[in-house]
Amino acid sequence: MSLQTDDLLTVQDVHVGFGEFTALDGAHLRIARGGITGMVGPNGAGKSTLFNVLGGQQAHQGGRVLFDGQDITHWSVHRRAQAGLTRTFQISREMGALTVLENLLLAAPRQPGEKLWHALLNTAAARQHEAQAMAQAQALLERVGLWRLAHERADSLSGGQKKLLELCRALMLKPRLVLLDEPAAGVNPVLVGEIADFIRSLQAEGMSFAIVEHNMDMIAALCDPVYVLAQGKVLTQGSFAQVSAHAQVVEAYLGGVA
Ligand SMILES: Nc1ncnc2c1ncn2[C@@H]1O[C@H](COP(=O)(O)OP(=O)(O)OP(=O)(O)O)[C@@H](O)[C@H]1O
Repeated sequence: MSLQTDDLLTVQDVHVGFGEFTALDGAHLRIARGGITGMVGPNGAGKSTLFNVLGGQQAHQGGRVLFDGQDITHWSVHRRAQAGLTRTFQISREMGALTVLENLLLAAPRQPGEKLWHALLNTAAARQHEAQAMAQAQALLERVGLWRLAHERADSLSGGQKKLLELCRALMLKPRLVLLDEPAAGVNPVLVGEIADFIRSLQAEGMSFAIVEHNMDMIAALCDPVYVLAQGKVLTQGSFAQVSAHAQVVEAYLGGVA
């Protein structure tokens, strides 16, 4: 697979096995700069494993991952995030007990060279960093309509509000590419529309996305191209209309019933 100039991220021949079981079996794909790339496929196809590989949470046995032309295969999660590649995570039980605002402040990047003693001594630099993080968090929460809930516990939010908070946590790192893991799962249709609008407005500002999602309305509305994974491989890719017309996609989703 050749590297194209508008590729922000490429996955080349990635393999992941868990014991005897092969979760990714030579996956290849490209994520375009400035685009919203969709990833769909039946349960167990390897989508989450692929996201874990891209985010640096999952080691792989073969292949490589390039981000903006650099081989990041062996980079840590932290180094990837610093380079502008990050992903959303479900709000954990521990984070759910914190407020909405605290969730964002904890996601703020550490200052280069920041040392614990700086923070302990409450230096001017630490105070300035804190003020910047606070301003950024407030701006993000205002933008998604959650500022009025800033001091509520994160686990009191609705499913859709939690998804917006997860996305805002990722945005605190000012990423170039965000991997969105099922942004529509457990979200009512009105909020699905709001989340899609927010993603589109971030794209218009130059951000790139990859989305794993079972909600085909969201994939159809946002994503081009769409990759279809099945049994750890890319089955096909193209526009939503193209992949939906692919006979094996129908087979992969409906188990040959159609
Ligand atoms: N840590 C692990 N140990 C063993 N097997 C695993 C592990 N993680 C994933 N798997 C297996 O790898 C396969 C791919 O899982 P993965 O979660 O990537 O699929 P998915 O496409 O994201 O599915 P879903 O849509 O249900 O989330 C599954 O069969 C899963 O059981």
